[in-house]
Amino acid sequence: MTEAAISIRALAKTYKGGKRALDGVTFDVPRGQIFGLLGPNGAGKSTLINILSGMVMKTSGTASIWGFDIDERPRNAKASIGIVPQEILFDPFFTPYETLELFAGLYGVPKAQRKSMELLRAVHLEDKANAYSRTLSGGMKRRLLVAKAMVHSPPVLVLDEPTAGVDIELRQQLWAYVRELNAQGVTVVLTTHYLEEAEELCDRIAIINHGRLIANEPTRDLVNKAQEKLVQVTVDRDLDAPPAAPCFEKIVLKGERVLEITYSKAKVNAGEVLAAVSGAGLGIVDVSTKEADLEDVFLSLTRAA
Ligand SMILES: Nc1ncnc2c1ncn2[C@@H]1O[C@H](COP(=O)(O)OP(=O)(O)OP(=O)(O)O)[C@@H](O)[C@H]1O
Repeated sequence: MTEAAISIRALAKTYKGGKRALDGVTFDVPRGQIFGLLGPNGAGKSTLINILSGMVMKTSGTASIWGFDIDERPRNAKASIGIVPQEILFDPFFTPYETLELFAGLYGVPKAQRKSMELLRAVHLEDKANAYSRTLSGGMKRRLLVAKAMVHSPPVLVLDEPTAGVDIELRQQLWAYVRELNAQGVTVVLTTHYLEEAEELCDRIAIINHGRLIANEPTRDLVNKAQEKLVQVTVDRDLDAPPAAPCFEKIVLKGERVLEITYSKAKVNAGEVLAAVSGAGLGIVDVSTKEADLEDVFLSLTRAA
């Protein structure tokens, strides 16, 4: 078996003051994937990423990056990962080009092997190469952060909420670049609050909640787990109250003639649900269904936990 890109075992972190941010988390990020790390606010995602980057000391457990244990081989582990942090922090007096050169230098990348201009081109900042960083827009700064994380060509790139507060166009550009890097062989880990985005982009998704791992599966399997389905039925007369039937998990009158019915696809199918509506003496005028998505699964898992 090929070694994982990131391997985390029983990782725990208790902050001073007693807050247990990670409570024994174990999982692998397979090489070559785009891996989503999801969780509600305060779940422990940033703590986990900060342990990998060496900014937070873990309390117990182990972690390795590209086969290098973060305690035993910290330099190799750090050289194997690029991290795009949540917060934008730059020296305002350096230009984007200088910023990348400086960081490449810090990572010990020889001048001949640096690729500052290439990176600026990839994130569409070529024409800003020599502008002061402080004159860049928020979106440009974010793109520069991504380029900065790649100066030492790490095999693993971690993006911590990279598109929070970023407009749709820029988000699309960032994702296009992430996909491109992934196609070139870079393993990508991202945390995001945009479940739609994770669903579209990630091969596999892990969910943490209150410092514990509550899911870790291929995205499609996770989405298929949503057991509740929704069907909206327009009937042929005005109703004062919705009809009842054992196969409805929930039924809501949405308008005088529109019923929104939630049912469990493990127990019944749409035909039985519609038959129950007809059985209540109602004529069916129109039907639409909503496919469950990652948001449904996410909510049901985090609520259950
Ligand atoms: N330096 C710290 N000292 C004490 N508690 C902390 C510290 N950093 C984080 N915490 C707490 O640990 C828990 C996990 O925080 P963390 O930032 O890892 O969550 P997160 O999943 O990244 O959330 P978000 O999506 O809001 O960034 C939270 O309850 C937070 O308040």
